[in-house]
Amino acid sequence: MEEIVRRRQTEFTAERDWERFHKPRSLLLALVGEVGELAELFQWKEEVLPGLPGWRPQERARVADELADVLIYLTELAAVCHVDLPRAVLTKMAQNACKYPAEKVRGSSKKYNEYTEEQNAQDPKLETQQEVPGE
Ligand SMILES: Nc1ccn([C@H]2C[C@H](O)[C@@H](COP(=O)(O)OP(=O)(O)OP(=O)(O)O)O2)c(=O)n1
Repeated sequence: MEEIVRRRQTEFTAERDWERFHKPRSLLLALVGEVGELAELFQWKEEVLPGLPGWRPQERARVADELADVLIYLTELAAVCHVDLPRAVLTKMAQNACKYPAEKVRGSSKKYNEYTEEQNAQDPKLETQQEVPGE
């Protein structure tokens, strides 16, 4: 999927002689702009449930459209930054799994450092031990 998007977008950019515009900073701003357009579709609504129940087909199509724009710019931004995006994503997901062990965090939405703080409060010795390597 990433490869198809990256290739097609590279062609799209080259055919228009747009490489000079598609530099990292501009692509980042374009990406943020599209995230903003996506956010605009959700703003001022009450909590939105999965599947977007009650949304009109036109609104759903806009969501798909904006998500596509976000993915296109994200993919091209990674490419011009020479980041292997699929590899970076898999590495990050492995790190996430270590940081949030399922047996420890199941059913809770706390951030990982809140668990550490809680652990330190229960056992102050842990805090002292963790401060030593930074000396
Ligand atoms: N210089 C550009 C302009 C457009 N696109 C591509 C990537 C996006 O998928 C889409 C963005 O097009 P627009 O800037 O026209 O933005 P929208 O499609 O969101 O249109 P609008 O702003 O009217 O909602 O087109 C691109 O790669 N480089």
